[in-house]
Amino acid sequence: MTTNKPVAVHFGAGNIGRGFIGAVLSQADFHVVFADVQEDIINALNKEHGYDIHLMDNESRTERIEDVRGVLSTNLEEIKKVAKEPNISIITTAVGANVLPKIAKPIAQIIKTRMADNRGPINIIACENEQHATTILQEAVEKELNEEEQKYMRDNIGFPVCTVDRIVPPFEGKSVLEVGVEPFYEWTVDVNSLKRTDEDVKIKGMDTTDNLEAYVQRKLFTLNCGHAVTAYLGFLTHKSTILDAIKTPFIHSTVSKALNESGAALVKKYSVFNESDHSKYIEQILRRFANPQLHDEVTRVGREPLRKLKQGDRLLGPIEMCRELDLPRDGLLTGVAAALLFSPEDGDDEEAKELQEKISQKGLKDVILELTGWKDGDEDLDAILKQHEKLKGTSTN
Ligand SMILES: NC(=O)C1=CN([C@@H]2O[C@H](COP(=O)(O)OP(=O)(O)OC[C@H]3O[C@@H](n4cnc5c(N)ncnc54)[C@H](O)[C@@H]3O)[C@@H](O)[C@H]2O)C=CC1
Ligand SMILES: O=P(O)(O)OC[C@H]1O[C@](O)(CO)[C@@H](O)[C@@H]1O
Repeated sequence: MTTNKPVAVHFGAGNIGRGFIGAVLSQADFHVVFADVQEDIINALNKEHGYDIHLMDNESRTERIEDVRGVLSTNLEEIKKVAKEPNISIITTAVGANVLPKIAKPIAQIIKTRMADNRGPINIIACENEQHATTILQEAVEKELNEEEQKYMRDNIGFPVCTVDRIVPPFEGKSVLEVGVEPFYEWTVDVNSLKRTDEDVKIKGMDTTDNLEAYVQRKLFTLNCGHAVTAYLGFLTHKSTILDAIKTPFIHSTVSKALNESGAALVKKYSVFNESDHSKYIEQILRRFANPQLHDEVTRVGREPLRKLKQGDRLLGPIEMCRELDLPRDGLLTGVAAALLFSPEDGDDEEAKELQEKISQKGLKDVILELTGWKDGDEDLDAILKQHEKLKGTSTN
């Protein structure tokens, strides 16, 4: 099936895929091909060719996304057929940062086919909560190509890093494709590494910046940081949703404190931000967490704590920045202490299990030293240990 419209191939037809990136591209008049591993989703996309998005705020509204189809990302023959579409100009992903290496093969297949067909430039953008997600994907794809293909890739494929912000929790609708989203969204892409394409359209809903690192860190160290601290403190105090957690005064004040600490560091580090605008940005985020229409489980937002406790990610990233700039960080350190106590009972979260196993085998202090790279005796290590002890008491109350 070919179309005269520009074509976007989007890997991951999950919450962000259908509720944000695929939807923005469709509304910007792209024909969107979703590639996923879930057959029921792919079959539904190929049957319905559209789906409803519910905007979750005080007055509920519905938008219809049209002109979409699906393909199994594991079926390389079908991927090859998609790659032959003449009007592809963008490939995006929202599969989860840990899954990126798994989609390197089908993406490499698209690049090989385009090279064989002598096609021009396109852009590939990984839309994940990870600072350098597109670069991780680029390196994984490169490994699937020979030297000649790698040269074609360097000349013709742009790999811009981006940041994506929209809260899209799982949603129970009439069809498996329906999705419930908050009205807010922000998608910002590094203009310096975008390639000019044949379909050189400005995509409505996709902003560009030449200061991407600042925006990636602003989002990860504010929205994701605050969300994670809310989730971990909510978990410890037996709250099931982010809404219930953020309504709790001690959680609201701790999250607010952590965000003001990361904010002070961001404003000091990047001249594009200023104190007054950043305060408004924090207030807006706290209001988004308190959206009464969103049913967002603390276990979803806290999922995969080891990824969230990586250096440079939403908790240790702002702490490192505060350390470098000699700024207070007590709220952020409390967030880390709470993350180290995250152990959902259903046992579905492999990383949460691994974290707790590590702590019981190696001891809490050594796990913190391993995660942070700090030396024994570090003042922040002591602060985390103290907070951990205190919070452990909270969780048993
Ligand atoms: N849900 C949210 O509010 C937000 C999520 N994000 C990020 O977006 C990414 C996706 O998150 P969600 O949409 O929430 O997750 P999700 O679990 O709803 O969607 C992920 C999708 O990827 C698919 N997938 C898994 N392996 C695949 C493969 N090999 N090939 C193709 N598709 C594959 C899954 O079947 C699923 O449909 C994550 O990196 C997340 O951190 C970013 C901003 C907001
Ligand atoms: O998707 P992750 O990285 O596991 O973290 C959950 C976070 O991502 C979001 O889904 C969207 O930014 C937030 O709801 C939350 O901060």
